[in-house]
Amino acid sequence: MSKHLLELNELKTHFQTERGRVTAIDGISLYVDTGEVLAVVGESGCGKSVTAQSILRLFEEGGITTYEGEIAFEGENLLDMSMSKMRRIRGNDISMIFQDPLSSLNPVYTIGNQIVESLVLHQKLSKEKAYEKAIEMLKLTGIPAPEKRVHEYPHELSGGMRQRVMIAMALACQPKLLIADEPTTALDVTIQAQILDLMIELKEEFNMGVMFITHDLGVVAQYCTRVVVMYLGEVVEEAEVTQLFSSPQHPYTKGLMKSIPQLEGDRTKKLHIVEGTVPSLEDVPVGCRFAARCSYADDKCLAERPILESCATNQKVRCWHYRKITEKEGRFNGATNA
Ligand SMILES: Nc1ncnc2c1ncn2[C@@H]1O[C@H](COP(=O)(O)OP(=O)(O)OP(=O)(O)O)[C@@H](O)[C@H]1O
Repeated sequence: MSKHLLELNELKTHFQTERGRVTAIDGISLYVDTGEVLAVVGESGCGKSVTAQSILRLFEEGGITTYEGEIAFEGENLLDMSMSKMRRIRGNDISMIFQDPLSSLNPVYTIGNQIVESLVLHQKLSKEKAYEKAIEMLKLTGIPAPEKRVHEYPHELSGGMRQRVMIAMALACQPKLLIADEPTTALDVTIQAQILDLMIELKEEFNMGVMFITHDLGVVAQYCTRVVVMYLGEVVEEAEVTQLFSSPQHPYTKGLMKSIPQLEGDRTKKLHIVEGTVPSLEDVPVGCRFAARCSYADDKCLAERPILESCATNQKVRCWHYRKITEKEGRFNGATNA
């Protein structure tokens, strides 16, 4: 039995499309422990959201979407669970917050009603008790005058307040795992920091595990414990956050790190960019998926898919030549203006 709160083992998610079957998630293994914040990073389209939604089995199943592998939550494989049991897990044991709260909140119900509905459904509270709890949750997420706000509709709130409501809803049933899919991307920077601080504070209070999907490596450095780097449906590197920033091993991770703006050094030089784009799911390379964008790629990289191997304690990398590359490039010095 898994000792982790959540453990994905070789998870695959296939979609049947008009142009045939594509594999958006191709053998992902990762874990989240209680009390930690796992960051999942990678460029747009690499499969972060599909991973998150697969955990909750949010895709329509039967022919259109098929899963393989294992999603162990507290040791039970969610892929073997009946849909009715899965519905009880969603919102109750595992909650999710999305980027755009407006598309997740129902515009015709007050925010109070929406939190109450989830509490009545999952926690079997009476309506009266659920209202009290809804107000308590809104207060906990820093919403001023919660007794008044509880009667308001989503469009009456600012973006930051709506995201606080989403957090209140997500945490009302005290889940063990929170999946946050770019929860602050749509907010301005000061509000982003408030929401992230709030999430971390509540993680401590409720003793949850958090899976945090983000593009923002600054956020990873500040708020996360471990990190998984994804590229075209697979994990290319996994490490503790401090390791990833001091000693990234995969050429893709190194590229991401170098593209973080630095205040020191010559600021007139151009910022590093990872040249090229992520290949399409209909055209997945047989060998290393990053090879077309990697200056170190050779025939082996084009022909054979690298395995995810351990390169240090708590660090794994999927690259045939990581040792050679790191030796050649020397110690990583953070973002350069290369
Ligand atoms: N229902 C679906 N049917 C077919 N393909 C899909 C479906 N949902 C997602 N995909 C494809 O799966 C791949 C991964 O998408 P995903 O949304 O997980 O990327 P992401 O890393 O979250 O990107 P972003 O940061 O832009 O949200 C993309 O190529 C996307 O087009």
